[in-house]
Amino acid sequence: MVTTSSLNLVFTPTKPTSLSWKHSFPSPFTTANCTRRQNRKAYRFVVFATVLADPKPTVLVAEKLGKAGLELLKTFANVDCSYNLSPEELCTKISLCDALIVRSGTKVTREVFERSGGRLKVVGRAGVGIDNVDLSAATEHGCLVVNAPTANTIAAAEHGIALLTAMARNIAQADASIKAGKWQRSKYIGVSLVGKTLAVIGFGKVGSEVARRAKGLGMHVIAHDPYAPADRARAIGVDLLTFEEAISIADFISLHMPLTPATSKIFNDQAFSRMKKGVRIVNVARGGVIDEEALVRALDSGIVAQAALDVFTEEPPPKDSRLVLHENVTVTPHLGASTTEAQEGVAIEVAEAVIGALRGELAATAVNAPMVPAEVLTELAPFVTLSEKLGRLAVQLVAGGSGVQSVKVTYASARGPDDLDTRLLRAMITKGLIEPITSVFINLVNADFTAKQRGLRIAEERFLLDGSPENPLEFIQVQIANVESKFATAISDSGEIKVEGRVKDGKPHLTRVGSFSVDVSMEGSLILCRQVDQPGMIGSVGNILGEENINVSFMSVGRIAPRKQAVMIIGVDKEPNKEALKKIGEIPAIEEFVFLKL
Ligand SMILES: NC(=O)C1=CN([C@@H]2O[C@H](COP(=O)(O)OP(=O)(O)OC[C@H]3O[C@@H](n4cnc5c(N)ncnc54)[C@H](O)[C@@H]3O)[C@@H](O)[C@H]2O)C=CC1
Ligand SMILES: O=C(O)C(=O)COP(=O)(O)O
Repeated sequence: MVTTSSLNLVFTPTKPTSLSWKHSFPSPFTTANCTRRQNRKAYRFVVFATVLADPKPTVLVAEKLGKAGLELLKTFANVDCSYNLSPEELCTKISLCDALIVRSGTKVTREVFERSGGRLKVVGRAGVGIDNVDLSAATEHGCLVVNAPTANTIAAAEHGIALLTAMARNIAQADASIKAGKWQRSKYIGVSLVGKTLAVIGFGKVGSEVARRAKGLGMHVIAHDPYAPADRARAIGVDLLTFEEAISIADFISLHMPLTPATSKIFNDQAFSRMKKGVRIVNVARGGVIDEEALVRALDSGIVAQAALDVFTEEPPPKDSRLVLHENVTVTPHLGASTTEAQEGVAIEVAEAVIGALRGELAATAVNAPMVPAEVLTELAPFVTLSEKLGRLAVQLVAGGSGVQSVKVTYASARGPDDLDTRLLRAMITKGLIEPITSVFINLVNADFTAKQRGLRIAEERFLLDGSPENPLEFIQVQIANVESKFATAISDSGEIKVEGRVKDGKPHLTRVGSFSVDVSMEGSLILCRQVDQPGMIGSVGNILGEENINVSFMSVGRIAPRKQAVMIIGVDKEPNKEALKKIGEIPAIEEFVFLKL
């Protein structure tokens, strides 16, 4: 398909595919995915070709971003800094933007993706939490979401420790009291931290830095995180416990998990009832992990002696919020990431990721595409091109293409299944299969989703070869079952449309059509003919094309046996007109033929 927008991340059928890298987690986006962020540096993530007609894309920066990040963006894009947009204003602007950068204050809803009209290709979150971005909608629209996962870790951890110590010593309350003209030394007696047990819930980047610092304060630190590796906890001297164990023995609890369906309101009446009376809670994660009404009840009953909160279910919270106004609660307005250093860091981190994604280059912080290690991607690059072309070719052989439902892909390789990551290849085959017959564009972000939505089942099979596993793949075969073909020769003995390809000298080659072995470079467009094998055929077809001024890039003939049937494949630089195709069809020895665009 060809798009009309000035910038798109869509593959056009005639342009070679280029790769950009992104990282993210496979859909659906479960909490388990979060642990994988720790490995980000080791990964690169693949997205898709970027075709830039307008040399400068437009990036909408919807919340305040550090200067260095803005400067970086301006070297590459038109940057529109429009803060405090209403949801409607954002939806109106978005159709003019190729990328959007937000912090936690902007809700990037399904409507934003819908109203972008397909132009929005990257959402950059200048921070960690992506709970304000509708990831499913982003994925469905093939829009990459990148974040800045590392630059604010220390700031958030330091803020957690600041709240912990300030809460234990009533700093905020005492400060307000003295400014109100009072001197209340006995009212603000605090509690000591040394020797107390701190439960860190969510032992990721921020949680583990909080743990490290709390140990320095002489606290006994335990943690709960279903996905954290035990050796990382052990290395810091922290015991990993179940949720119930951790919350029931803690004197202090500090929250550092993401807000997901699994963690939403995980701190509820039931959880509070299991805690030690007089427990103190710090929340620098997300307001939504606490049932705020239940926390007010727990504070009123004395189960929770104090809470220090940086985040709220609704931000800003209502002015009359009982929780915020509670005398035993200390609050800050979502300041965890708000240090000069962290803001400069996240701005650069997100700007680099957004620019990388728009350029179709490598980026390292995607959150909604499968992770593919960088070295694997480099190795697979020629097979990526081959995969898309095989899918594109196979679907054009189907009579009335849209009935394709069952596809089998066979990867022939000397590598064991664990040594061959085929997700990228499958995505590209999907792209090749779907794009010629729809107006949908496919990339690594939305390939699986789109296939599923269209009822397209892609079964993958490995064909283990003997020999050296140096080459990742020997050949790839794509078979489409239960369909008629407009080129009957493409139907294999077992009744499916079958095409097979290999990489030769770094270039994709078509090496089998149905039961016929062939060998042609997969470039430009192809005319496939089945004919009676007899002299003069190449000349006859060549003459017709020559008369129409169509350049033939190559010809190849595959035959069963001399003077029997043969398949002739002709590569052409442009599509022959109807008249020329008709004349080819009228050559007596030609039994059938088809024109295919790669
Ligand atoms: N207040 C602020 O300004 C800031 C808030 N944050 C928030 O802090 C949170 C953590 O950030 P990072 O440590 O950078 O992320 P991270 O992804 O490194 O760590 C999150 C950890 O939570 C764990 N987790 C997931 N589900 C869990 C569950 N049900 N119970 C316990 N643990 C669970 C994950 O396994 C992971 O180890 C995020 O929600 C982020 O949005 C981060 C930075 C600043
Ligand atoms: O990085 C995060 O998850 C944060 O919560 C920081 O939010 P902010 O960018 O300060 O709105």
